[in-house]
Amino acid sequence: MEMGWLLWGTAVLLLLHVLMQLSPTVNFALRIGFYCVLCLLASALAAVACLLVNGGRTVKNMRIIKAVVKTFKYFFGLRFEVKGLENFKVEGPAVILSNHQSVLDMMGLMEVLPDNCVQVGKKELMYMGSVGLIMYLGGVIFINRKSTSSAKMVMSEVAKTMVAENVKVWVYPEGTRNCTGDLLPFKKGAFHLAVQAQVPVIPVVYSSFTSFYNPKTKLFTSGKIKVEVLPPIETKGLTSDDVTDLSDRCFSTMRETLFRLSGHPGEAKDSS
Ligand SMILES: CCCCCC/C=C\CCCCCCCCCC(=O)SCCNC(=O)CCNC(=O)[C@H](O)C(C)(C)COP(=O)(O)OP(=O)(O)OC[C@H]1O[C@@H](n2cnc3c(N)ncnc32)[C@H](O)[C@@H]1OP(=O)(O)O
Ligand SMILES: CCCCCCCC/C=C\CCCCCCCC(=O)OC[C@@H](O)COP(=O)(O)O
Repeated sequence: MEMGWLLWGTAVLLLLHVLMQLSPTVNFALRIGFYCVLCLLASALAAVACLLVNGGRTVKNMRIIKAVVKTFKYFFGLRFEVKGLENFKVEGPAVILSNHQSVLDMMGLMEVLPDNCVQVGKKELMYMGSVGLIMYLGGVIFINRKSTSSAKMVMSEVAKTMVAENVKVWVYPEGTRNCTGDLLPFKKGAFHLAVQAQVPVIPVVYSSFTSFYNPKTKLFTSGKIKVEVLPPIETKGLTSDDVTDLSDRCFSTMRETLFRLSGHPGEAKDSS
């Protein structure tokens, strides 16, 4: 009986392997499917650990989540080359900004995440079963992107609590995923947050995924991601009138860095 199951299991695995070699669509769907299953299962296990160790919703749970997610890269043959981690060592709270290319970004996020740091996410993520639960337990700040006024209200509350509780906040200023090798125009929320809290902004740039991941062409292979944490930009003394300048400055610095790390979209890339 057991022998039968073993044979069937081996046959199914072999079939999947052949299909993955023959069809990029199958390869892509299976790898992304595996990523989702991994996230759902790991979140369920990590949620139990978080509840046992820390008892409920707290940024301390991010340490547990980080330890778990940092192992995911080995399943997908991804390597990270990180520079500038010393730039996270600012005293007190800060707003961290980074480019957002894919759901795979959770691996890059956890690769460099400093202590006491929560992320801003769209509220729909809360309903992704165990993944939503682990985000809630980690202290993720959920916003309603469809209602500017409610998102602004949540962010101005965060401006107060991040200073009082000495927490860093990670925001994806493009406001949505974008895997084109370029940046989308930045939304203003992260910069209002930094100015209201009078805390520095720390930009983080991930090289383009396009050489190994492209949902349009169903490409998903192994690859290397370069990450650079840039020097903090102070906001002390700035007011809401300076938000546009601050946003423009961060946008150009991050775009220059993105192109330096992975070339302009469409150009042949440096494979070093
Ligand atoms: C263990 C295994 C686990 C495995 C899986 C789990 C892995 C890890 C778990 C933890 C990790 C979780 C990570 C979650 C990541 C989630 C990623 C996302 O969801 S990205 C999407 C959500 N995030 C964002 O959208 C942030 C960026 N967006 C903004 O900041 C926006 O500005 C806004 C959402 C606040 C508002 O957007 P919008 O309505 O489009 O309005 P704007 O055009 O930006 O602004 C309109 C005007 O309002 C002014 N403004 C904006 N904010 C403010 C403010 N706070 N105060 C005052 N005024 C504000 C702005 O300046 C505009 O006015 P203008 O006159 O035009 O300047
Ligand atoms: C009981 C419900 C079951 C639901 C099953 C859900 C299956 C999916 C499970 C795991 C997927 C892993 C997701 C990791 C978190 C990714 C966060 C993320 O990258 O969100 C995207 C968001 O930033 C921007 O969204 P849009 O680009 O605007 O869209």
